[in-house]
Amino acid sequence: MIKLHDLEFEPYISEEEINVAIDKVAQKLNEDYMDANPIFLGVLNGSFMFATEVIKRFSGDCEVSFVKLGSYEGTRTTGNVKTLLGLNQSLRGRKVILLEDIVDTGNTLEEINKILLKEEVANYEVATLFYKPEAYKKEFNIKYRGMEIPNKFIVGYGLDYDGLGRNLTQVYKLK
Ligand SMILES: O=P(O)(O)OC[C@H]1O[C@H](OP(=O)(O)OP(=O)(O)O)[C@H](O)[C@@H]1O
Ligand code: HPA
Repeated sequence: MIKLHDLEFEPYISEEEINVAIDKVAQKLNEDYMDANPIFLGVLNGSFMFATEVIKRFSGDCEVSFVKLGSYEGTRTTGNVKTLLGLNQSLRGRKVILLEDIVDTGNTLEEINKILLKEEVANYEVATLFYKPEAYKKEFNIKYRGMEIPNKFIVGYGLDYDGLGRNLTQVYKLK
């Protein structure tokens, strides 16, 4: 058990399970994008560990870029997704793979959809390490899913509770 700020968390998903999930996603991305020179677009802060591991496993040519969006306070979304750092390069005509640590309500994804629609990308797909099907309320298809999890608040492997827990190499759930 660990304590972050005022809350206790218990071990939930091991490093081994996370690595299996990342291997699965990376293998599919290699199959689908090997000769496509895609741009991996990571969503900061949470995706930094997942993005690193996926990109390390990709064998074709690719480019890497990041945006930074935020909407969570404590264990809940405010519903107000703020773009804290936007795109710094044109994605026009490119094949984009969005890298997320987690798709929960889908609010963040909806905001990124708006950004990418304006960019006139050739196409884009989402690759996420964790996906909460019970919480996801949006239409956009999430093609690459590492692991489906119940609607519980988790920390570790990039995910935080009010800034803490991102450095944990396994995932914990709220006790
Ligand atoms: O599907 P949603 O309900 O929108 O949740 C998913 C988003 O929430 C987290 O980001 P957060 O806003 O906490 O910012 P952070 O990545 O800096 O922690 C996570 O990294 C996703 O981007
Ligand atoms: O379960 C979660 N944990 C941490 N951050 C999050 N952002 C969306 N869902 C989560």
